Amino acid sequence: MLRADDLIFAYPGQGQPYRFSLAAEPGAVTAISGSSGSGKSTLLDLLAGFTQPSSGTLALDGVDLLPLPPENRPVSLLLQSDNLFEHLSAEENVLLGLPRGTTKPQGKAQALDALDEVGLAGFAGNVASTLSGGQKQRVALARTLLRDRPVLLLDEPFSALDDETRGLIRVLVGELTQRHGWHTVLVSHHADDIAALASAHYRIVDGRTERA
Ligand SMILES: Nc1ncnc2c1ncn2[C@@H]1O[C@H](COP(=O)(O)OP(=O)(O)OP(=O)(O)O)[C@@H](O)[C@H]1O
Repeated sequence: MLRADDLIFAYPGQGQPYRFSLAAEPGAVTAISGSSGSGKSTLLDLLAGFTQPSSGTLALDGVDLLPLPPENRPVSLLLQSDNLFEHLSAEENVLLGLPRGTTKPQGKAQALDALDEVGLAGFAGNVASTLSGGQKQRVALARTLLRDRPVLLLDEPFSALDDETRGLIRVLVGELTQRHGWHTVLVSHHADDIAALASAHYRIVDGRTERA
């Protein structure tokens, strides 16, 4: 279980600080909603380690994450768009998720398996700039598979997609989360995404997380 308890954070000059708490189960999607500017991305930044709270606790299965810099946290982050290097192929983008110490042939096999798992078998050589929005998100998810980190943070990952693609990628996120036991934290202001995917839901209201 990923647990944040009373994470307190304020940007310089901000009056009332944020106070965030949440619990995210493995193999499940935990949704975060809130109005624009309510602090959703700020919460993800705290979970990812891009910002540090002034107090509070953050732990995965009892292990304190706060001392860890972002690159050492067991966390992957997927944004609305711009997750890929546009001039690299799908396979090269996926290989960026490869843990250090993996041999080249092992890495290639893993990348091809991951592309297969996200429904992109046969797309390994395609340059990212030539892929559709949905295909790009699939490549980014394949990279997450190689990285194999148990916490997946998603910041409005479906927003740039048309309705049909959105539904397909949503299903894929749900399947991957279950299959790999990820603690997936989804920021979305779309009620239908939350209803379709999330087993827990927090709203940010007046700078605080509330169980919805
Ligand atoms: N680096 C920063 N320095 C100062 N204030 C910031 C910084 N980043 C964000 N903020 C402010 O903090 C508040 C919360 O921003 P945040 O991006 O977390 O909101 P959000 O809920 O993700 O919004 P949106 O749905 O519009 O993406 C906003 O008022 C924003 O202007």
